[in-house]
Amino acid sequence: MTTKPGPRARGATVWLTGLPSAGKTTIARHLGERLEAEGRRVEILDGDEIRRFLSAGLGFSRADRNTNVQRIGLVSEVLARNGVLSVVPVIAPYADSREAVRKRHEASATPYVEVHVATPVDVCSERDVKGLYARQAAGRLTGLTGVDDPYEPPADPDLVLATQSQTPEESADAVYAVLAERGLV
Ligand SMILES: Nc1ncnc2c1ncn2[C@@H]1O[C@H](COP(=O)(O)OS(=O)(=O)O)[C@@H](OP(=O)(O)O)[C@H]1O
Ligand SMILES: Nc1ncnc2c1ncn2[C@@H]1O[C@H](COP(=O)(O)OP(=O)(O)O)[C@@H](O)[C@H]1O
Repeated sequence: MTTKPGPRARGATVWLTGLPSAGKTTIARHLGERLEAEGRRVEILDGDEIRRFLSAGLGFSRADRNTNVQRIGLVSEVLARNGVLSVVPVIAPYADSREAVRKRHEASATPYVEVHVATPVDVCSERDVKGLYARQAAGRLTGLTGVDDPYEPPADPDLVLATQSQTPEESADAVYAVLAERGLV
């Protein structure tokens, strides 16, 4: 039997940061399905979809990535403050912009969970879900995060996932366990 949360169920932002093909989207989907099955309100703020609408026109310069991350951080904080579990599979390569998002959440006492999907770049490049690593290697793409563009790993994340030695279900369960420890599920 699943118990429906009361009207005062606490929301949270779960930010999954990591390289392209690290597993962010896959983990977000598994986690989202589990939380929805338990009756929680869940939103997955998918980076690609956001870039088609809310961040249309932005590229991958440092400034544009920061703008993108701040916009997503704002939307996620509003959702989370209103009881939604907001799951954010977005690269967010720069420590200062992730820190600004964390501060935005702290300012409203809204729970914020930072997960580093720490898949090594050679594994990501083998997975190459969208063919970006191959395009970069062929000289048809520059500025690929983790290859010829920076990725600043989180200094003090709430969780680090080594997805190269886990199934997606195991990774999602590890995130769920952090939410449970914090009393958010
Ligand atoms: N140059 C370059 N570097 C990184 N990623 C690239 C690039 N060009 C396109 N893409 C695709 O765009 C997705 C990343 O968008 P994000 O909004 O998550 O990135 S960021 O936080 O603004 O850096 C990212 O999605 P994921 O693969 O799901 O991470 C890529 O598919
Ligand atoms: N433990 C794991 N967690 C997440 N994805 C995994 C894991 N193990 C293997 N994978 C695979 O890695 C790929 C990750 O792709 P995706 O989730 O789209 O990455 P990202 O959103 O970070 O770009 C998928 O094909 C997925 O099945």
